[in-house]
Amino acid sequence: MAIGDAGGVGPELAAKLLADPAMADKDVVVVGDASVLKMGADHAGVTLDLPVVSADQAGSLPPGHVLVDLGNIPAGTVTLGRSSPEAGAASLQNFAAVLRLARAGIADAVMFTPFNKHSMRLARPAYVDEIGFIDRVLDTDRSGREFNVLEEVWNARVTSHIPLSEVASRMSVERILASLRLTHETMTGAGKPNPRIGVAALNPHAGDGRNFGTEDDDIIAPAVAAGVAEGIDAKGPIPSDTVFVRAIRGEFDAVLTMYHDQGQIAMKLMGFDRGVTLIAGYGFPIVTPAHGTAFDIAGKGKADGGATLQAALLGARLAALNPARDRRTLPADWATSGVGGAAALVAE
Ligand SMILES: NC(=O)C1=CN([C@@H]2O[C@H](COP(=O)(O)OP(=O)(O)OC[C@H]3O[C@@H](n4cnc5c(N)ncnc54)[C@H](O)[C@@H]3O)[C@@H](O)[C@H]2O)C=CC1
Ligand SMILES: NCC(=O)COP(=O)(O)O
Repeated sequence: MAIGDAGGVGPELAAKLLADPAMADKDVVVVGDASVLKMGADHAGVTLDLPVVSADQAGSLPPGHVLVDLGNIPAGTVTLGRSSPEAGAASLQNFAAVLRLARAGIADAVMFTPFNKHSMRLARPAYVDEIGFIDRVLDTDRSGREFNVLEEVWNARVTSHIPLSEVASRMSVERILASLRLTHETMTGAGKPNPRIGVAALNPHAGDGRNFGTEDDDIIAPAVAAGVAEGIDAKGPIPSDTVFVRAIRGEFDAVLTMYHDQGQIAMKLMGFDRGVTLIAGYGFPIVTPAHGTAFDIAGKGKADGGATLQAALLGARLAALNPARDRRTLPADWATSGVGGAAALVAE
């Protein structure tokens, strides 16, 4: 688990999670600054007692909970409730390190408490969100996709962190078909085989006979037909004001939306305190609560830990389906390939 943005609720949520009895039997490698985790524990009102190892310590990690202290953002320098390049750089270092633990087969799943994308961008202007950074750290061009997960329904999206004004121009049959395939594969791999996917329309009333836009007829409908021809159980375009209603009535296991908030609003209304974001496509699950850094309540001990716990449990459940090979032994070149390499990536 990477500790999220030090100025937000991430440290508090990480501490709360570690103190949760539901995590007592889980092996958790926490990566971040020890003083920030202590600050989070103080905010959360919990006491943590876990072994601390330094970043360049090769060898075996103890079972249970352990903190890898990167010493990258002393708590005394943190301004709560504000984005900063320092917090962004530390977040990216923490994230790169846990990604490399997973790539090395040491961790089965990756989790992070909320990052702040503005902080991250202040530190690394090249990346607008986590996806490009994951590709860089893992040397892939997989461009994984984000899912929002509630037990009763999953939400995948065709476009994500882009301006709303660009959504229509970024839609294509190929892109929607790729999202359908990844939704089908990811949910099947997660123990929900052959998911029934409702595909949201872009325009009001799915265009209403081309009255309100042509994308539903010209792009979404052919993409759904192509998915169905491949054996994917997809239906749409379905007017987006009712597609989630139909899902929670039991018609769909997942909804594919065209843009970020088309799904997020529905999902957060249904389960703000238990929503999980799953980033799929990298061979191991990457999970985080669906809510963000909550700068307005950072440091106040008010952050609800429900979504963070659900993220951890989902990560553990998915990881159990595909366990890592070489658990808990750091690679010999960890100092340079692991955290050292991660720090260099952030500085480059
Ligand atoms: N898991 C992650 O890494 C996520 C990161 N973000 C990032 O977080 C930053 C802030 O995003 P916003 O849109 O402002 O959303 P936000 O989720 O941080 O805050 C929205 C509202 O929800 C409340 N809230 C959030 N989490 C809460 C919790 N655990 N308990 C009680 N109340 C909570 C906040 O106090 C605020 O009023 C952005 O940089 C965004 O990119 C957003 C979503 C997920
Ligand atoms: N990429 C994780 C994350 O930030 C999830 O939140 P969202 O911005 O996609 O809503």
